[in-house]
Amino acid sequence: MSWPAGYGRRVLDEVDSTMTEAARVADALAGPEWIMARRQSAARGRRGRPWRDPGGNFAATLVMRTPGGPGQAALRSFTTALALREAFAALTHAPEALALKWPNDVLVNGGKAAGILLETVGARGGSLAIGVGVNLISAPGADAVEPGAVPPVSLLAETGLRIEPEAMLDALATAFAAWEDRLVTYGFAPVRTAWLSHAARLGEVVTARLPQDRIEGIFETVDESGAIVLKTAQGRRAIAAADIFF
Ligand SMILES: O=C(O)CCCC[C@@H]1SC[C@@H]2NC(=O)N[C@@H]21
Repeated sequence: MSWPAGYGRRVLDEVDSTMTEAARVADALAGPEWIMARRQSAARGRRGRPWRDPGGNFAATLVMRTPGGPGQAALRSFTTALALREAFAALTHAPEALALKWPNDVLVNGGKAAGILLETVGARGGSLAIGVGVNLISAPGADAVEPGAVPPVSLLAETGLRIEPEAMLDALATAFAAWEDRLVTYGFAPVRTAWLSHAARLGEVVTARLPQDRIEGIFETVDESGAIVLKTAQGRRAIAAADIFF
């Protein structure tokens, strides 16, 4: 097992949500810590959606303090997705099956195999909780997601490999630490370049769904702040937060 220096590691048999646990412990931690749970009874996804965690899949949250403001913290969407992609590639030996969907989904053969959730936690929101869920052995049915969303898939179904949660944690934590070092040392530029090199549907028409709006356009790039840039009939639009539909 390889484990990055300076990162703590805790494995729980069961918890409500590793995000909630992260919020409970954030202020008491001396350094970054990964909290993994074998089962969650109240896991949550982005935009308050529930996240199904029947056991056997991967669920963990990294709690850390991040230098810079909220905009800098949000860039961990990209480093986490890149780290997760690397962990998948190392464990499955199938890098060609992997792609990244803005802002932070990792696709396997075009299906959603993992989700990433960022929340600020701790006193005065001083820490960041990065939650990662991976469908290792099971995924919800296509009826569990909005019409038009990429279908959920599991790594087992897509690759035939049964990966243990502990192996995923080791691979992810190691890859994340390297991307975190790059981000802190060199800034967002190399992260952005690497993320774009694996982006799904770059140069193709996508739809960004916002709470009150839908914007269709060609996915041109991701800008220096991490916003997705679409070339629309009305001109270029940089969108900071949305769900993207292909
Ligand atoms: O909606 C998404 O795509 C994000 C899903 C994030 C799920 C993970 S599982 C570990 C952590 N604990 C939670 O309650 N949610 C995140």
